Amino acid sequence: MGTALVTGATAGLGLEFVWQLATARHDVVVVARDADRLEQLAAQVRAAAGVRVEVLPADLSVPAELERVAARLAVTGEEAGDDRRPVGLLVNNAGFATAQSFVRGELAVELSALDVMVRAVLVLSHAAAGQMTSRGRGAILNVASVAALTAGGTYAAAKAYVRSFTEGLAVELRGTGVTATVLCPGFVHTEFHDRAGVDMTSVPEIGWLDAPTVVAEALAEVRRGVVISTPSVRYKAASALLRLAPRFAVRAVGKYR
Ligand SMILES: NC(=O)C1=CN([C@@H]2O[C@H](COP(=O)(O)OP(=O)(O)OC[C@H]3O[C@@H](n4cnc5c(N)ncnc54)[C@H](OP(=O)(O)O)[C@@H]3O)[C@@H](O)[C@H]2O)C=CC1
Ligand SMILES: N[C@@H](C=O)C(=O)O
Repeated sequence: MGTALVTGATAGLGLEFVWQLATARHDVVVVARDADRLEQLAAQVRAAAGVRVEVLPADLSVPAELERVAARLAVTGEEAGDDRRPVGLLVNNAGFATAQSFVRGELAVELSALDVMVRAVLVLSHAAAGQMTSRGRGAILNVASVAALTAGGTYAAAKAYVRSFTEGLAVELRGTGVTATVLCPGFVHTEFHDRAGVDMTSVPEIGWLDAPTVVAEALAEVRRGVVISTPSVRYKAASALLRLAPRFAVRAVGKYR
């Protein structure tokens, strides 16, 4: 039990995190841009799971809105006149595919990818780690991707940052009672590819993971204090190959998709 804050809670993996956490009796703070969708989710979760749900709409690419989420994470539960409970699990999940050529694409999209998938992860991890270490318990789960090991433009570079950053955070947090885990899935059936307008019809079903399994495995790994969580045997094998292969071979494959 305790309170979990999930970014990117309106769809895909984030939505699944919210449901699995709520049914395990966690209160949840749900963050995303679409306020209507968040309110609808909150009503459903309250009715079905009977837990507290706080709705915190925020565009994580906007510094002032990101700050509001960081301020929520900083709550320790000891502030006078504030009955909000401290967050014991942060899931930094929000993200999107850039799905464009870096050279010919829009610079604003590349910068927004960095803001949402790098800057927000850093800022929110900082706020959460400070509060959690002061209480001597908590967990941070950052969602990267198997793409972190590929040569796939700004998206892959952002995920490589998340993977490396989380490993470093896990080292720094040793002995504090707080853990850091990075989740590195392969393709998962969510809204991710449709939102980006990416045609994935050439990827066979064997290449796909489903959100309930990915999330259940990730939460189990968080409970065990695992640092790098790669769901499924096939993506564990693919990741091992990507780590062992010479980089020229990885580059030769080109973009991850
Ligand atoms: N699906 C896949 O194949 C894989 C996904 N991942 C990673 O998993 C994570 C979740 O993606 P997935 O569930 O698949 O994608 P979805 O498109 O299904 O969900 C993305 C979520 O992120 C939120 N979001 C996007 N941009 C912002 C923003 N600027 N501010 C706040 N919230 C935002 C969206 O909500 P809203 O629009 O309401 O803001 C939505 O809730 C991402 O980090 C992604 O990179 C990793 C590997 C594979
Ligand atoms: N694995 C996905 C996201 O990271 C993708 O690249 O489509």
